[in-house]
Amino acid sequence: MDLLADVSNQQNSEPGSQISHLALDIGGSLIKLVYFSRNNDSRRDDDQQKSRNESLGVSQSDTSQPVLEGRLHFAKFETSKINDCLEFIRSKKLLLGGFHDHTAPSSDKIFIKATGGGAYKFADLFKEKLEISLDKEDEMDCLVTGANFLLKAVHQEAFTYLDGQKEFVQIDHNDLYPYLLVNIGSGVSMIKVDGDGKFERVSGTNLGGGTFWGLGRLLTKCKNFDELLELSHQGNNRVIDMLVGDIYGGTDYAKVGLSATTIASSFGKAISDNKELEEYKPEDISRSLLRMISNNIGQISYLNALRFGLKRIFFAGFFIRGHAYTMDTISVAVHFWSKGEAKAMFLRHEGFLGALGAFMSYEKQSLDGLMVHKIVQRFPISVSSAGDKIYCSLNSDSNQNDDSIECSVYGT
Ligand SMILES: Nc1ncnc2c1ncn2[C@@H]1O[C@H](COP(=O)(O)OP(=O)(O)OP(=O)(O)O)[C@@H](O)[C@H]1O
Ligand SMILES: CC(C)(CO)[C@@H](O)C(=O)NCCC(=O)O
Repeated sequence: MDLLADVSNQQNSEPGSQISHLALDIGGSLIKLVYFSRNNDSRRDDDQQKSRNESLGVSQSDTSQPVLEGRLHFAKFETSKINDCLEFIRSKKLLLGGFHDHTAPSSDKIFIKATGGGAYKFADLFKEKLEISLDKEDEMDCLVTGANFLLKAVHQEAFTYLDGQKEFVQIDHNDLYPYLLVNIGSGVSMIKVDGDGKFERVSGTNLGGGTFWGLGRLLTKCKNFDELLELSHQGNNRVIDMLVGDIYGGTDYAKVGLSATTIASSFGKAISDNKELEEYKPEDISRSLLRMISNNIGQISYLNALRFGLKRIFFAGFFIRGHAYTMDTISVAVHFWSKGEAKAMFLRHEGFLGALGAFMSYEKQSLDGLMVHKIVQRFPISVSSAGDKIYCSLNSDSNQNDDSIECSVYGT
């Protein structure tokens, strides 16, 4: 199979770059895109690269092959606005990132890698509107591949978040497994990861990001997810939630380890008040809802970690959106239930695991004439210590649409 970019030498809409390896993750709420754009004339010969790497302090064993330079791009769209996504693909000429499958009956067909339920649901739409076929990759496989890639290859990808403090976690590549991956999308998947391609989906819950957004929309009339999230900043959940102290007359129930401020019953105060329904403020509702969903996921995750003796839990999925209160609630839940034994960690490219996994499944094919050996960050801090095939630097916020990171691709 060839990448289309290998055989066509066309330019995309950004001058000076060529698109390759477009991959999609089409979920219940959001469509995520990842693609690589090669800088023109970025291909370096060994001598050029050697002297450049020496100046960067990169180990020679990692850099003895030819190199391409470019950017890994990230973008997302609401699944309900799939036509905007199709238009984005068309206008940016991203189909150059597809490939021809010469083994298929009609070898002029273009394929792009896709994962998530929408790869099945929308296959006909892609064929009809863009004349391309989706080459489907398993969703859990892609999530795990994406997580392992980010954890091993991207500098400062994982971090803890507690009491407003963000701390980056140094990942020891020789001591990464096993871990629990909790992907909070519309629904939640909990996956025990034991190695590259070695995993089991051990649990899940239907109370996920879709529940927060769906219930939030019904209860607050917010027009979009960001508005609902923003609203939660200003809210006070204690107006809506029934606390242990509300039941125990302001005191802790210390005998069983419950402080007066622990939520005894999410939304429980709404039944015991004499307030009119209109008196409940949307910001307080949003905050209670966010707390309820995050707390529940944190608790179920911990119970699954306990089930398998896992100490590390990585939380991903676009529900999190790098949101302080969400991460704090999840961290507190894990800390509380594990009595400090287990640790909640978050990923900076939280929503792109599946799309990155689908992107990585192109690896067996060539990238602009090179058989991909590995991709590294262009201005690496510690390239030689990593043991995987693809490495990248992170220099931006993955929540912005059309965000990108700089990479070098090593070929054989
Ligand atoms: N702009 C947005 N619009 C809608 N939901 C958003 C947005 N940003 C974040 N979210 C949250 O992210 C969730 C979707 O996350 P994600 O993209 O990881 O999952 P998905 O792939 O759509 O879902 P699934 O894997 O269950 O099919 C939504 O349910 C919502 O809670
Ligand atoms: C159905 C999927 C896997 C689709 O991404 C996801 O939404 C999910 O894990 N939902 C939770 C299903 C459950 O285990 O109850």
